[in-house]
Amino acid sequence: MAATSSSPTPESPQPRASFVERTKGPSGLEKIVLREARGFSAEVHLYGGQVTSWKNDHGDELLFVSSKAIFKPPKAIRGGIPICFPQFGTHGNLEKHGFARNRLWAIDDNPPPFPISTAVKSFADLILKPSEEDLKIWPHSFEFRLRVALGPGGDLVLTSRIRNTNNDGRPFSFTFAYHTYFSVSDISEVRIEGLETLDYLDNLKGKERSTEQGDAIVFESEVDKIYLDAPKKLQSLIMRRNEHLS
Ligand SMILES: O=P(O)(O)OC[C@H]1O[C@@H](O)[C@H](O)[C@@H](O)[C@@H]1O
Repeated sequence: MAATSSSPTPESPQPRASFVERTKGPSGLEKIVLREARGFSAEVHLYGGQVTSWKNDHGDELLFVSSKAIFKPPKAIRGGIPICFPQFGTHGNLEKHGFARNRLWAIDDNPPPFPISTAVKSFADLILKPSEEDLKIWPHSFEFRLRVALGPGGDLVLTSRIRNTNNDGRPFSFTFAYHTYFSVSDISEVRIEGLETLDYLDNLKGKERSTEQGDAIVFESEVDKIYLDAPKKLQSLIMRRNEHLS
């Protein structure tokens, strides 16, 4: 874990150990707990490189993890922030959402220099490299470095750095997502602004393409849509307890 073993540099200050704890979660899977002085916390499992908890300073859980989630390889953990890589959804020949979410990531003890605010003391660096078996199903060598950082104000920042390590320099393409499950106290109060004029593929209608017609997106029944050319930032994502996510 960078947090306990790397040398401090101007780009990468040495966090105090109390901000970062390595422990075990359900079924004995290893996880890293990040804490901040004001009471914010987050947890990231090595399995999947998956954030499975993010709590505010009142101890409220901001992410949803299903009570039926299976914390046992080779099943992906249903909830938190699964990482879809090297394929998002079924947009390719690999298993749905790729294989990164059901691989055991390692702690990256020596991540390359990273621009980071000196105020951020609580972070973990993970790395995923393909196994021989992975290379048979996706013949591209890579290093996927993930930093999960919890800021002093409770903000959670995930940074992914993906490097092509193919010996011959052959390029590859991939699709990727942080497939975040937010915890919502009342779905009827959720409102998303910034997608209302976009085209989308409707997974409930065999990926039929349509254009969003309404105002803000609200949820009255099951919704499973992939928005095309979505903006990098939504205008707002309004939830009851989680309003600070807007
Ligand atoms: O069920 P999975 O494999 O964890 O995927 C979660 C969801 O991923 C979304 O991308 C799909 O559109 C949904 O249909 C799916 O339910």
